[in-house]
Amino acid sequence: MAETQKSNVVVEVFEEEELAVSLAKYVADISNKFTSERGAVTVCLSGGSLISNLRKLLEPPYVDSIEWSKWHVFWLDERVVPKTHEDSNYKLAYDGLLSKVPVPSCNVYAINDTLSAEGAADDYETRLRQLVKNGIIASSSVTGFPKFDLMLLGMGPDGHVASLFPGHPLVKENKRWVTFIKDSPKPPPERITFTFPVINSTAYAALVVTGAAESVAVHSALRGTQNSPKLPVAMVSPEGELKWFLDRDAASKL
Ligand SMILES: O=C1O[C@H](COP(=O)(O)O)[C@@H](O)[C@H](O)[C@H]1O
Repeated sequence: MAETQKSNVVVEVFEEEELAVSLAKYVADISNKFTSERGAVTVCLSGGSLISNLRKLLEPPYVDSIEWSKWHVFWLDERVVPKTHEDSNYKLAYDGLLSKVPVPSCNVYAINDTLSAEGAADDYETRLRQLVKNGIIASSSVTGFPKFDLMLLGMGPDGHVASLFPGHPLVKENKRWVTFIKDSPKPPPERITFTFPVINSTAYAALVVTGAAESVAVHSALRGTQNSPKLPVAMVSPEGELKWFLDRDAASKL
């Protein structure tokens, strides 16, 4: 079942295995579009359940059709822990995806895990600015913020995306590209995160949401009235296209 909301937003509901196949096809198609058009594709990953939902990328025909050597991989958010730590979004993606495909290690932009939260956010933003100057990351002519080719977002049951949590002042940050949080309601408390102006400058965004625990936030984001408080997930409104990938449980309250 597919449903179109605003002209650039599509909501689709899948059976579990079907979701993973459709997501792999979506990622492969966008990857092929950008690698043939500009010789590179910038892909931003989240942590959490997203990585296992990307599992079909590791299987034919997707694994063979993608030009992995042209991937540049970033994180929408990261926990301020060593890269070997169980809470690290880098480790999750490395173990579940990146160690199994030939993305050059120099194209994998993990955070500097020797720095404080403030330092790591500053350092990541400085590296992004350099990559925009070098033309690896595009720049939005509309917003002036970096325009990544593809962002793959998950959502927590409270409606958070990246490390932007409901009611937290960081959701209003409109100058920084990357910022930090030291009081994340979900452990671990120290994280860095892309801000909404960066998220909303992307060319393509996928919101991949599975499980009944997420159904209330999904309903609020897609059916909420103007009077209901806006969850972070409802603030995802990219310049480009947004596609929701929902399983039946996550869509059960729609
Ligand atoms: O803490 C985080 O949570 C969200 C959602 O995770 P999920 O397991 O409910 O899908 C994730 O997107 C984010 O990257 C992560 O740091």
